[in-house]
Amino acid sequence: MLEVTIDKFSYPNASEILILENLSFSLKPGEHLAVLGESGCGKSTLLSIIYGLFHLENGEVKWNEIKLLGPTHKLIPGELFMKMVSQDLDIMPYTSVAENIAEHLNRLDKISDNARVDELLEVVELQAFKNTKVAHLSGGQKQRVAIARALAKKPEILLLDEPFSSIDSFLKNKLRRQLFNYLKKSNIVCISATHDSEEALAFADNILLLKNGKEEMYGTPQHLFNSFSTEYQGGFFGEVSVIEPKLLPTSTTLKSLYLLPHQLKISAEKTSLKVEIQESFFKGSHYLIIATINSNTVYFNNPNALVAGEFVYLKK
Ligand SMILES: Nc1ncnc2c1ncn2[C@@H]1O[C@H](COP(=O)(O)OP(=O)(O)OP(=O)(O)O)[C@@H](O)[C@H]1O
Repeated sequence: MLEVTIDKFSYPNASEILILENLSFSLKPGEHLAVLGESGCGKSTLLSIIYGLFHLENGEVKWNEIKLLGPTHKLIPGELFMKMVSQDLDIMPYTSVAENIAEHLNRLDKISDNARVDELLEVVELQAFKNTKVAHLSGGQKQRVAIARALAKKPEILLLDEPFSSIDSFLKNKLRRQLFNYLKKSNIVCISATHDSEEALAFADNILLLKNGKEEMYGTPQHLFNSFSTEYQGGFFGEVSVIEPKLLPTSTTLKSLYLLPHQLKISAEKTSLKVEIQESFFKGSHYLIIATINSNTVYFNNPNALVAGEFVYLKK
């Protein structure tokens, strides 16, 4: 089990600024935690601390009940059983994709090494590029080589910092399914830092939502999606309408309601939520409608585009 406790962390060159505070979570083999949060909230810092790149004075990282020694105790930071794929890709540009992966294998048995390279190429969908020089690959293909390299020696923990940022959305979905299934099947603990809530919702067992280095929400994807209660929290899942409770029949005691576009629809009867249509955006399966009430913006989904300037009534 991986256990992470960070009471507080500041970078040594800016010790007066707290970057992370009061974080505590654990992961069993095969579990996947997605760390979600706005730019600069501390996602990469958290991964780097777990990996052992920064000394953690106030807190600890334990793997199977043994405290991991940080960089002050180790000549080369990091642990053999843990790999991190960050935005600075650890790849060798002037050798082939297969060589890049094989470099991390034992290299005692050519046949089994070759089979392992093929297995990993399949996970990251790079079979066709096995003998291509890495320097000749696109940014997204290089990211996939870095993931395969990190997996080569079967780590027990894999840390992924925005691993799919350069990969097009068609391939991204397939790749994410393959990679996260592979990690689960291989009992590898995974922590991924991402801005992409779709990825966190679909593939993580738990999500840690950070704000200014602190835990904003923690729980299963279903829990986060169904119980957010601020604009920041909801904003990771879509456009948020902030609505006064008196405009909708509800039992909430909150000062405002925070609703995603799929939670509002047009009502054939009059309601207190009468909005003026501003714009319609085609989203493929529906239109996202932007409307206003007084000076507040309201977002809802509708099967058709609506005419700007018209008024409609909305309900939950
Ligand atoms: N080496 C460093 N020294 C001092 N401050 C740093 C250092 N690295 C990062 N920071 C600061 O720590 C904070 C958190 O940065 P971090 O990179 O962890 O955020 P992030 O959530 O991963 O952001 P992004 O999503 O943009 O990658 C930021 O305010 C950043 O400026």
